[in-house]
Amino acid sequence: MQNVEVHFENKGFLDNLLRRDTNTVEAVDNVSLDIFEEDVVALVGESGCGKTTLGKTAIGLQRPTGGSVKYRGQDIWEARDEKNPEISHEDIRRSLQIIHQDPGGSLNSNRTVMSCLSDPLKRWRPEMTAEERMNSIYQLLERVGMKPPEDYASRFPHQLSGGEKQRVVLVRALLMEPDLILADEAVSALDVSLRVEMMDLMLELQELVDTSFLFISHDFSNARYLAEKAGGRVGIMYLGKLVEIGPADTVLQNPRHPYTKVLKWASPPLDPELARQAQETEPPVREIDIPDPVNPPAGCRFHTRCPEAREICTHTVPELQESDFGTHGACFRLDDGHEYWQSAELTDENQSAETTATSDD
Ligand SMILES: Nc1ncnc2c1ncn2[C@@H]1O[C@H](COP(=O)(O)OP(=O)(O)OP(=O)(O)O)[C@@H](O)[C@H]1O
Repeated sequence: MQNVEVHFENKGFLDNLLRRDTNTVEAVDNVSLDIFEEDVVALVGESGCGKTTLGKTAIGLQRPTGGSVKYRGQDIWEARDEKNPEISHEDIRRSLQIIHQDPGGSLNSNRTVMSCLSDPLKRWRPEMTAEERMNSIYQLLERVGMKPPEDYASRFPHQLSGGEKQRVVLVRALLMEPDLILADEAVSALDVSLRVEMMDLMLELQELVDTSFLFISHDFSNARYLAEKAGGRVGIMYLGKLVEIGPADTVLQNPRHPYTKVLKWASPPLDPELARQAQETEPPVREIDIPDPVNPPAGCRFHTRCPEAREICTHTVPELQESDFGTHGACFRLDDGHEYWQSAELTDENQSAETTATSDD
């Protein structure tokens, strides 16, 4: 993804009728991200920061309003619109799969597991015989622990637990032999013990089918577990921007962006004593409220909440740059020679005057 931007114009029936101005939500703003083969990238951020929109854009389900999204060098949207693209849009769609948060909603309640799983195979792998289809389905069901597979294959979705439904959805994605699976809050609805099991399973199967994962979670601990275990990257999003990205363990041990420090503070360690100590410290943030994405703050979008913000942060947008730990962060503080260090510190008075300024100014 290169300089991807997704802006939604929210214009309702009444707005049209009364010729009122529309609200534009800047769900994703100028994000660039490469996902490699057998890669794992976990995107984390508060609700509404644009994770799902960015994920859907990555797999071609959301058309960006700016920038480009390429699959193996082929622009996804040009492939859809052009007559003879190098890689067909069909191939791209098959290679980029999704697992939703709500597995129940993505399985047809009137069809058996076998029927839910064989349909996409019939469409994408028409050369397979009925027997080959059945064998691959049984094999994968067994692989995700649904034994005996014949029993599970004949059940309807309501005869499965939440964890089992999520496994069926994972199998459905894997049957396509995808290059990338977008797992959007794929484990959030499961019990804590099942979450770890499901994440482990995803990583085990990753090796089997050589796929990559773009894992989305509002929960820092899940993202941390998955990305750390896979040796992948964690990307931190804030109000439509990617503010920090890098190897999971480095980002988590040495967060360089002030917002990553907030997320780390808000997700205490598993050790109850350390967790208690962490909760006794003040949150490293000035304002708890997240600004409105329709009217995001000018400059660095985090400046209204950032304890380190200076005057320059209120009007100049920091770009992602490499930190001394090899991660990338969008904060002036990563550059020792930046004019940020000469810029005036924000006091509560000038802060409240600045927060009225928006990116529309
Ligand atoms: N189709 C749409 N039309 C208008 N606004 C949208 C649309 N989809 C998302 N948005 C807005 O874009 C912003 C980002 O939404 P998105 O769902 O990507 O966030 P998120 O980080 O995935 O949130 P959550 O964790 O709650 O799912 C939100 O302000 C949301 O209201």
